[in-house]
Amino acid sequence: MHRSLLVNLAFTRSIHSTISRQVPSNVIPISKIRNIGIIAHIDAGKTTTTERMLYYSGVTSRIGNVDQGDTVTDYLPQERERGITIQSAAITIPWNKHRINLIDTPGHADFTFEVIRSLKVLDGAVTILDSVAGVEAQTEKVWKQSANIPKIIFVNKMDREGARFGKTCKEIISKLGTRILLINVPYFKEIEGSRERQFEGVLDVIDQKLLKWGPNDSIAVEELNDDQYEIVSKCRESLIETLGEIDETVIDSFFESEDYMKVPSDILKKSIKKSTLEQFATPVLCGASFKNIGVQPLLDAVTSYLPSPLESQPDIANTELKLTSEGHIIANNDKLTAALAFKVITDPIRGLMVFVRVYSGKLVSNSNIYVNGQQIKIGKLLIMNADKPQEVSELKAGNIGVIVNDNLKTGDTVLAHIQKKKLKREEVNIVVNPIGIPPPVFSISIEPKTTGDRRGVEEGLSLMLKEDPSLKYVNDEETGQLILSGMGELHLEIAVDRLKTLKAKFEVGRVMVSYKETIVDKQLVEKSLEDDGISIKLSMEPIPESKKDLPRNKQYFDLGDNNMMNINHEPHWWEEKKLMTYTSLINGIISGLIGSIQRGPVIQLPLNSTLISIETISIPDDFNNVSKLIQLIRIALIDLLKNEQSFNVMEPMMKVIIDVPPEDIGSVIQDLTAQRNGIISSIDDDSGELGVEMVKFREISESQYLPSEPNVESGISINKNGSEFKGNQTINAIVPLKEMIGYLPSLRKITKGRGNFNMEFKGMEAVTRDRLDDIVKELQVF
Ligand SMILES: Nc1nc2c(ncn2[C@@H]2O[C@H](COP(=O)(O)OP(=O)(O)OP(=O)(O)O)[C@@H](O)[C@H]2O)c(=O)[nH]1
Repeated sequence: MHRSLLVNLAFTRSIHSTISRQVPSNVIPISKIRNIGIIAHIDAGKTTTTERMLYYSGVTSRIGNVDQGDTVTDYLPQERERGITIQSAAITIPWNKHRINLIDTPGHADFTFEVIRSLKVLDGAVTILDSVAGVEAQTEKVWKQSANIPKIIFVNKMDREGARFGKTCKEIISKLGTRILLINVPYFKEIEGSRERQFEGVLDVIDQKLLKWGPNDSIAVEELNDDQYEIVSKCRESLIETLGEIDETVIDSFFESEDYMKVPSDILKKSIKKSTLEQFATPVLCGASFKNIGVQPLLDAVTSYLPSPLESQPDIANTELKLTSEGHIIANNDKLTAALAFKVITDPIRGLMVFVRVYSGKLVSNSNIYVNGQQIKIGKLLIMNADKPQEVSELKAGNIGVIVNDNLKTGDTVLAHIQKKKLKREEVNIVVNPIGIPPPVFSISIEPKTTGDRRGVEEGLSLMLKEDPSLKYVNDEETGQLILSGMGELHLEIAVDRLKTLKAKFEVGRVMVSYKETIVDKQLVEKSLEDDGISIKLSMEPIPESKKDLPRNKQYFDLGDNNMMNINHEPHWWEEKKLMTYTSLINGIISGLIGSIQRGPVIQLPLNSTLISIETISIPDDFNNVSKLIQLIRIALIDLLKNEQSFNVMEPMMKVIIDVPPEDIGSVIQDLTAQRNGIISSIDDDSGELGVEMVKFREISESQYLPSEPNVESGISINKNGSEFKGNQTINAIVPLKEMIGYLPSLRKITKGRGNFNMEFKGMEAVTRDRLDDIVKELQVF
């Protein structure tokens, strides 16, 4: 007999949201805040899941749809047109008396920087997988990047043909290298007269119930039948055995009855949280967001198993902040408010909206803050509900919110005194979680239509750089061109669209790979200005592959593009001369050098991966003309750059991962090797078998119970018509970036729309003579 309890979710939704709205946002205790991200491969269903979360929490009154372009989180017009996420939206979801600050991050590799930036401020994450594709390349990458934060996994799209929960779980263990904790497992309804079974709900392993989703937001909570009891019992056995490895409470509780089904849910929940926070194992849930199945248990899992800011250990290396034994983040100096600006977006009405994570103290509206050593006054503070802001008077430690101010940019550390006093000189220089920016590898020329348009274009570009520091632009004085560089074709395409919306009028050149020049062997030059009695000795050499191999006892200054500078003189040598501070001297030299390394001797491209050393500076005792000295350094460098034979051209190489149906694998490889100068590193069969490198997890996977899969016979997925459903195979290759321009349409053509690829920057590589000739020809047309 089934006891069926119909719960109307519209009702549940309104309870959750009423509770949360009655509590003013800043009154929600920090223990009930969850700063989490959603990360996954492109198209796994992040935006679709987020939309359901917003709906079920009562934030929205209807469900937005990616395919119809009316979602809340993808609110840029470009996102809605393309059905993809570009900017990480920060939204606040009330759930179960908690506040979930959620960052929806883009899955496309061109926007990796957005992901890295968001990860810095998160305490936990939900990883969404497509149950047909399993663990995809971008997920593996982001999983590694987010190694320091606890995560839960949602196996989405369980309604699709070829969905494989068990196989996906195996891949979680083998590819992501984690133990799994099954929180719920899929339930399939039989269809009369068909071998196929339809996904309808989940078996709740913790509370031992069957949850079935029906029409009109209804959910039926049923008791388990004998078969389901058997499945849940096995899942509990595996869960309790895994948890028992690090938690004796669970084992003790089991021995009281020696029955896996009798271990109380609250003991299990506590233990799952402990295991998750220690990253000993990862809770796994399943559902089909598009069909509105499984999202509420996911929200419950976020509040139950992911950490509050008090329980998290965010990446605070290289900062003046520290963790207390209870896990609180505080400034070494307890009077300090410290926050990180992790994202800047432009709002047509409010101006620049700067998203910050507050680490210690609190930010107060209409008060003074310090940014890059400067004191600035801020106005309003906001928290976000998708693109709808709510004004608050203060933002306490642990929170994510918005400062409305034009003077901040992404990556800035925001500091203040808790009692609004002035900060001391040494406190002003504290830096929180600096974000490393990867090198942009694609460029386009931007040509303003008239001289009058140039200013508008330049202003637009500067604004965009504040929002997105992974874009870069160079003003080429000789050609008068503005060169905009970014992480990929899509990144630049979106940037150009954005520039157009800023009312700038311009023409765009075609997409170009960012080639660079570098020095091959060390060169030395000596120069002097006899009338002034000053002389200098300067050298340039290739930078070691790892910056860790640079001689230790020197101080290095960054010139951008993997170029560095050092000066052999100690600060006190200069300070004694009392002409200007050592920092100003260094800044003067750096800006002179940066200007001079934008054109190499081979084909006038910017230099990359060089180390410039100012070996000696000799000046008379009565010397007082610092600008002459900086000018001399520049002259010396320009002289050194005349030596063309010592330089070569470099091109960006990419690690490419391509998912293709097995029948197209030959043609894709042929195209990569014969047409695109690619080198194949490996071909992985996507069968879900464990990889050799993951042997250490084999034991875990074998003891892990995985429910049997419907629509699968003898380990093979079966289509509706009973024939074999074949998954994709993965090709790993190294390919010059140039050959990857416009690759997607070509891949889609070869694979009849079923192939997909992902690539990431591997490094710059020196080119051969033949390749150099091609590049020269290519640049002539540009
Ligand atoms: N069948 C099925 N389709 C789904 C499900 N969830 C999402 N989709 C579809 O999958 C496609 C991608 O969904 P999105 O939510 O845009 O995926 P995303 O991960 O946000 O993608 P990016 O923003 O581009 O990274 C859309 O066509 C969705 O309708 C699901 O549970 N079942």
